Amino acid sequence: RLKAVAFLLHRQPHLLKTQLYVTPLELVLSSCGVIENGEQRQNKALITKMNNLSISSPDYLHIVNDTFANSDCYCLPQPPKLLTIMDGEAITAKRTAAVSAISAKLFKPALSEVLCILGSGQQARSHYDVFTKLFKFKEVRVWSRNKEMAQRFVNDLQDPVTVCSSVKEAVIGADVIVTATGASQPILFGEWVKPGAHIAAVGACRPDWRELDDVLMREAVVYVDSREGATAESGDIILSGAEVFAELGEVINGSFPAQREKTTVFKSLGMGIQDAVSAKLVLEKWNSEY
Ligand SMILES: NC(=O)C1=CN([C@@H]2O[C@H](COP(=O)(O)OP(=O)(O)OC[C@H]3O[C@@H](n4cnc5c(N)ncnc54)[C@H](O)[C@@H]3O)[C@@H](O)[C@H]2O)C=CC1
Ligand SMILES: O=C([O-])C1=[NH+]CCC1
Repeated sequence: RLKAVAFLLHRQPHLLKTQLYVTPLELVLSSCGVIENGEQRQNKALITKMNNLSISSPDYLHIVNDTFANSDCYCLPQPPKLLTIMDGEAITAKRTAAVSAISAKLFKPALSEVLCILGSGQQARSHYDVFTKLFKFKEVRVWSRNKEMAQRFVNDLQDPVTVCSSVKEAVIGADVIVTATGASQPILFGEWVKPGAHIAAVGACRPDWRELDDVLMREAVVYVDSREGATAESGDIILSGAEVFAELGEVINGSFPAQREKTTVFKSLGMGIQDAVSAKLVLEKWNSEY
């Protein structure tokens, strides 16, 4: 399987996740990226991540394999050496929140006073950490389908956060909304969303799963991390028929505008390259310190 992935990576630097339905896990996603140094394409590494999404607490594993020297050869020139195994869960939490924060920086209303987080798991926590570190909000609200978990989430924090009893109560008037739940049906409805708000939609990463309703998806300007990923993996996009306006990267490089005066949705699916770059940074820091 690694050989097949390596073959594909030689052909195509950005790969969609491979989705395998394996009993009893149901779903394993494998996300891949490649790191290379310099024009000679030496010192390349292949990164794979395996996620199990079907159980309440997903398991993640990063494997970084070392040095595929010959870029024109589609079979491995030598058996790959296992370079390292990393904690994929920690990296995934941080890198996903970091990408959402870029979307918020580009698309949130100029005056953003209220942050609302739906969900109280790993992603909810990493998004809380990054968003409150980078932006100043007057009020932060959290909703979780399990109110005790929401309360536990809030108890761990230094700053005051309001626990809401319903999604509607949590989102009314919010300027920035993060959806980070395991929902498979819409929980956030367009009729509740303040015009001009920004939604970072992190959950519902399967083609038949939803977090946002059709009204919101069709009325908002929709940005994605990867068009290819979004049209293959996102139920919110596929099932609503919403049009993707631009990729985040296309806004950053100036090809498409950030329509921050409109209601915006950033539909995040996660990309292998985000894992590859994060794994590289972690490894470099480790090597420089130990
Ligand atoms: N876009 C991306 O790059 C990534 C997306 N994800 C997705 O983000 C979501 C959250 O992931 P984690 O925080 O790691 O999971 P977690 O298991 O730590 O937290 C899940 C949260 O969703 C809630 N929840 C579960 N089922 C629900 C339902 N039917 N309705 C409403 N709430 C429900 C739980 O109570 C909990 O608060 C998942 O859908 C996961 O697949 C995860 C990693 C990366
Ligand atoms: O990129 C990723 O790690 C994931 N995307 C959807 C769930 C996990």
